[in-house]
Amino acid sequence: MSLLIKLISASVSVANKAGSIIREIMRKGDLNIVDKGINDLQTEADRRAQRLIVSSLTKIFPKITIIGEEQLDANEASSDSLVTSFDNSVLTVKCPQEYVDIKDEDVVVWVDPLDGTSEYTQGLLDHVTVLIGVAVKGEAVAGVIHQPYYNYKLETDASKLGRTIWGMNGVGAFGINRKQPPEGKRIITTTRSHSSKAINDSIKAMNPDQVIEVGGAGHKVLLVIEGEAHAYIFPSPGCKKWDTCAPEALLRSIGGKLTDVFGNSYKYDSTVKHANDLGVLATYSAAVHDWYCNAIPEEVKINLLHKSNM
Ligand SMILES: Nc1ncnc2c1ncn2[C@@H]1O[C@H](COP(=O)(O)O)[C@@H](OP(=O)(O)O)[C@H]1O
Ligand SMILES: [Mg+2]
Ligand SMILES: [Mg+2]
Ligand SMILES: [Mg+2]
Repeated sequence: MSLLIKLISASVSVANKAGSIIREIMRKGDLNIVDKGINDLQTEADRRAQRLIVSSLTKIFPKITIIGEEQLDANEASSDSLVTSFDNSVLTVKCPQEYVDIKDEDVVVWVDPLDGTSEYTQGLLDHVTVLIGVAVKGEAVAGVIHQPYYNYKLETDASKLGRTIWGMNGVGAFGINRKQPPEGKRIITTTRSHSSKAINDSIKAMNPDQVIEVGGAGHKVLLVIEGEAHAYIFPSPGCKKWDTCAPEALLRSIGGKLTDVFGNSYKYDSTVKHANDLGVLATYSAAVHDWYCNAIPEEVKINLLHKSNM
C-alpha cells in the first residue's frame, strides 16, 4: 500500500469525525469565540477539530510534517479519542506510478480544521468545510474536503447529513459530480466576510451576470466544481496555504485550476510563507483560467505584488 493512498484514506476518516465534533459544538451552543486579529475568528470547534486531526495523523504518520491553521498549545492533548482507522473506499484506489515511491519527508499536510469560521458563527452552516491538503515535494497533489452540514436544509434523515469529497492528481475526484457551469453566462463566487476594494474592482471588470458571496475557500471551490459558478475570485491577501492546498489539488484532479492572480500555482513545502499574498483565482477548467487572470485589473495585481514584497 502506498504512503499517499494510506494518508488520504486516514484523512477522509479523521475529517468525518472532525465534522461530527463541529456539529456537536454547534448543537451544544458554546462556541467560545476569540478573535485572532481583525475579523479572524477562532471557535472551540476550530481548536478541537484541529487537535483531533493533527494528533490522529501524527499517531499514524509520525514522520510527516503537518501544518494546521490554529496555533495551539502543543502540550494540550486531543480530548477526543483519536481516529486511526482507514477509509476503505480510498484504499481500493491504485496509486499513480509517479507517487508510488514517495517518502515521509517529501510530504506536507496542510490542515484547515474549520474553513468558513465567520459563517459558522453566524449560522450559515453549509459554508463550513474541513480541509486536509496533501503536498508532495511542494506541489498540491491530493485534497480532502468534508462538508459537515451538506444537505442540512433539505434532509431530515441524519444519515444523509454531510459529505466527504476527495481528489488526487492523476486519479480524479470522488464524492462529487462535476457539472459544467451555464454556457453564455458568467457567474463569479467570492468572499462575503473579507471583501475589499480590489475584489470589487476586479469583479466589476469581469462584468458578471451573477455574483455569489459566500464563506469558505473550500465551499467556493465546491461551487465551481458543481457548476454553480465559473470562477472563484479573491484578488486580495488573507487566504493561507491551508485554505488552498486541498481545494487546489481537488480542482486539478478534475481539470480545473487554482492559482494566484498572475496564474502561478502556489508552493506548499514546509518552509513556504503561510499567506497567499498574491490572491486566489480558481476556475472550473484550465482552458478558461487565463481569461479571468487577464481580466483582473493591472493596478490590482501591481498593488498585491508591492504589498507582498513589504
Ligand atoms: N482578511 C482576512 N483575514 C483573515 N483571514 C482571512 C482573510 N481573508 C480571507 N481569510 C481566510 O480565508 C478563508 C476564506 O475566506 P472567505 O470565507 O472570506 O472567502 C477563511 O478561512 P477560515 O474561515 O478557515 O479562517 C478566512 O478566514
Ligand atoms: Mg480562520
Ligand atoms: Mg480557511
Ligand atoms: Mg479555518
